Amino acid sequence: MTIRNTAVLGGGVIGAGWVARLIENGHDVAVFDPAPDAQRRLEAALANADAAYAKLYTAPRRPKGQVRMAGSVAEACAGADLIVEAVPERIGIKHRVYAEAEDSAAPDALIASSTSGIRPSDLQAPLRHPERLLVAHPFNPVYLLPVVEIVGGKRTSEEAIARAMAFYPTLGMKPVRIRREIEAFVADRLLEALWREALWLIRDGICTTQELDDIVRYGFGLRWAQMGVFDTYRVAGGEAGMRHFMAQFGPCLKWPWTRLTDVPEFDDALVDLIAGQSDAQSGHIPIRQLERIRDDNLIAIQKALQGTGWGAGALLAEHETRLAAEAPEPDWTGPLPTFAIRVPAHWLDYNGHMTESRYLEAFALATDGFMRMVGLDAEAIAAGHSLFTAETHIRHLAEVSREEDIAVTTQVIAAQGRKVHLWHAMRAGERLLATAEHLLIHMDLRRRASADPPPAVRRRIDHVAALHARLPRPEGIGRHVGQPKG
Ligand SMILES: NC(=O)C1=CN([C@@H]2O[C@H](COP(=O)(O)OP(=O)(O)OC[C@H]3O[C@@H](n4cnc5c(N)ncnc54)[C@H](O)[C@@H]3O)[C@@H](O)[C@H]2O)C=CC1
Ligand SMILES: C[N+](C)(C)CC(=O)CC(=O)[O-]
Repeated sequence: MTIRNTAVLGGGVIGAGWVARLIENGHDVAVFDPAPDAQRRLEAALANADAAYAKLYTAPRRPKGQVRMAGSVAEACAGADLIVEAVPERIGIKHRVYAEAEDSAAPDALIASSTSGIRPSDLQAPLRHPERLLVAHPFNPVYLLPVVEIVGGKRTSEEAIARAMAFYPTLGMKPVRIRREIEAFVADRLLEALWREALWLIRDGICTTQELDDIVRYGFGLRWAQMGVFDTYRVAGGEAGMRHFMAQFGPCLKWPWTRLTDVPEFDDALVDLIAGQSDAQSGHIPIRQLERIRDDNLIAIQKALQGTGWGAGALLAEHETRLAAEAPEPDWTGPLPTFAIRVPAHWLDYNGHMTESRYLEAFALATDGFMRMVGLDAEAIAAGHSLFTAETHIRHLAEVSREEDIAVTTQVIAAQGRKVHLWHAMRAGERLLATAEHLLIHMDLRRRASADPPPAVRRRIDHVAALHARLPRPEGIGRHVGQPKG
């Protein structure tokens, strides 16, 4: 059964993240949260998520789904194909919302709990249809971090697991099925081990919260973001790899390096110590702003990894390819909408505006958009057909600032034989910011030589070139550097 309508129960940190990811991918969502300020918090979180997606995706985004605030759990769940539970981490509250959900939901609607560590067998115990409940444990911010741990309980059906495993990739996520249910699954076991050790280090005055965070973010956090634990240690073993690493560091496990199973006394003194240091570290930055800083950094990291085709970046590339393939046919008669983005933080320079290399990146991505439209998509490139750029002329006409929504349209000036002459115009609303004139040559990637485009691509290029021949010639075409304005 396809998942279309969804319900999210609990609109807090995690529920709001789910709502953002669902509507971004075209699903309608009914949200129930009894808190009086729930809608305000949800809207603030959705605004941050929307800003993040506008910077993350350069492929055309899906038409957004609708959000509706429901008056009760039962009302939210009526007609839902997927019920996302994100209520507080208390089994009693979770059981109460499931009972109410089952009163109105179809018996085969999936129930996906966001629990951080409660076993799905315990969650599904009182359900009338326990086979449809599983854990889909996400990570904060749900709208940007792709991984989701999928955990079935004793009574979860394989069909429910299979539906979940098929569904989350459509949201751009990476579901990882946990082979056997245990409390806290995989990630929170790892995170808690680190957190417990961190609490000891602060309590014992070995370092402050700031120093500990610096050690993570200037060091092994960067390794983890792209290689995880085991590939990192494989490389750390040098040419001899993992066996050498284990031989060298295995014995240290018996040395008193960690206090892992010990828990520090979680008293007021410890809370005051940690909270005080944390306030000194970041108390001057409001939480929503800290969230935006975190999001900008997560976007920059994932975009960098997209460039290397690795890990979360490879997944992002895959999702963007899917989004591009779904994009509706453009109106071929006018300049084509080939690229749009909200200018992300990592596109700025020391002058406080978009740096020059990003103009070329935006125009290059617009060329990619044009290529997809005429059939030179990922499949055609894999078959050896592509365009190479032979010449480029960019004009920078106005400043482009951070968070500005920019869009590029593309006009075909000429297309003869193996050559395609394009004119890109970058605008913010009606304001013209920059133009680019490109000459591209169709190539056979296997021979690394120019070649005629395949017939289907030829037909599309000729069709659009004929339509665009009726458009006025853009102002500024054919200019050379230093030419007086006129
Ligand atoms: N915050 C985090 O870092 C992560 C949390 N989780 C899990 O997600 C779940 C939700 O956690 P958060 O979003 O962090 O908590 P939260 O406290 O931010 O949000 C919980 C929301 O549930 C609402 N709520 C309370 N009773 C309700 C009811 N009967 N029906 C509907 N809504 C109700 C509250 O008003 C609140 O808005 C928990 O199971 C948690 O373990 C999972 C991954 C990460
Ligand atoms: C702290 N936490 C247990 C709620 C964390 C998670 O469950 C995952 C995350 O986002 O770190």
